Amino acid sequence: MPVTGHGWFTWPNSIWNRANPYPPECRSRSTSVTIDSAISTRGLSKHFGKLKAVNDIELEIPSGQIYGFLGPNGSGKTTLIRMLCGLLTPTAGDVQVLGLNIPEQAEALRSRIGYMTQKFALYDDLTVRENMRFMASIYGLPRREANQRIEHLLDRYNMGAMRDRRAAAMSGGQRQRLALAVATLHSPDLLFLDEPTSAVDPENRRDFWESLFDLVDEGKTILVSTHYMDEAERCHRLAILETGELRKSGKPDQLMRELEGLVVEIEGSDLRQIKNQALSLPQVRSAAQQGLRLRVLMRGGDSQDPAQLLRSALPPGDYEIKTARPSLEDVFVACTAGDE
Ligand SMILES: Nc1ncnc2c1ncn2[C@@H]1O[C@H](COP(=O)(O)OP(=O)(O)OP(=O)(O)O)[C@@H](O)[C@H]1O
Repeated sequence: MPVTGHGWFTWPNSIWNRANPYPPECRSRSTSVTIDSAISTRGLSKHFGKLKAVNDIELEIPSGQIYGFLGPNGSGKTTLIRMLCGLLTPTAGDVQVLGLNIPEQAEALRSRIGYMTQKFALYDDLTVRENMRFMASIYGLPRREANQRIEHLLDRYNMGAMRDRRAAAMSGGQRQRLALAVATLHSPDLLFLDEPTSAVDPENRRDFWESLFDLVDEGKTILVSTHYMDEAERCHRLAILETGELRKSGKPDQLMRELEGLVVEIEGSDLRQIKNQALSLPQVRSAAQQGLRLRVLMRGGDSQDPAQLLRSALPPGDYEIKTARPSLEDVFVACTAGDE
C-alpha cells in the first residue's frame, strides 16, 4: 500500500549509524550528568552558513517534568530538538541525553525517546491501527507486545471505535491523539513534542495537556516546544528562546514574580492615544492593548512606584492606572526584543 506520510524512523540509517559524526572540536568533554537531569547541554550551537540558528545554549532539563521551549517562529526550537534527538549534528557544544553523549550514542538513545512533530508524521493512507502496527515494527516491538500496546493505547486515547479509519479521514484532534499514541508506543522515557498543538482547537489542546501530565505522573520526561503563552505557563520549567539565543529560563511563576511591580494597567477612553504617550516615556518598555485595558511594561530600576510614575508623567484624562499581576507574555516581552 502506498504511503504519503513521513515517518521519523524512516530517515536514513546513516543518520544514526555514523561512527562519530561529531566534528573533533565539539566531541564531548565531560561525561558527568546529575542523576536528575534528563538533558544537559553546554555551549550548544548550530550554524547554517552565517545564520546562527542555535547559539551557545546551556540547558539543564530535570527528569520527570514537562520542560517548555517558548519562542517565536525561527527562534531555533526545532533545530535544538533535532540536535537533542541526535538527528542533527551540532556545530559546537556538548549534549547529554538520558546519560548518553549525543550524537555519538544516538543509536542507543533511539529506543528510549519518542518524537512528535508539528505535522504529526502520520501515514494518511493507513488506518489508525495500521499506522500503529507499522511504527511498532519500526521500533522493533515483538508482535505480542505490539498488539498489547496498541490495544492499550487505542483505549487510553479513545480511538477504539476509529481503529479502522484512515488517518486522512481524521480530525485535527484525532490525528494529534494518534500521533501521541504512535510516539509513545515503545514506552519511551523521554518525549520530544515539537509544537504538537498548533493544528488543534482549545478543547483538544486542553485534553492533550492532561494526557501529558498523565505521562509525567508515570515518570516520563517531556520536552515541548510552543509559541503559545498559555501552554508555556503549564510547563514545570521553560526556556525562552529568540533568534537562537536562550534569553531566560526557570519556573513560569518564578519568572513572572521577577516582574512584580513593573506591570501597570490603564483603563479608560482614548487608549490608543494614551499608548503613544506612554511609549514616548523612557521608563516604558512596551504597551499593548488587551480589550478595554492598556497593559504597560515598565523598565524598572526607578525608585518611584511605576503606577505613580505613569500618573504623574501622562497628561490628565479619563482613565485609571493600577498595578497588575505580571503574565508570561510580560516576561516574554521583557526578555526579548519584542518591545523594540
Ligand atoms: N536546514 C536548514 N538550513 C538552513 N537554515 C535552516 C535550516 N533549518 C533551520 N534553518 C533556519 O534556522 C532558524 C531556526 O529555525 P527553527 O526551525 O529551528 O526555528 P523554530 O523556532 O522551530 O521555528 P518554527 O516555530 O517556525 O518551527 C530559522 O531561521 C530557519 O530558517
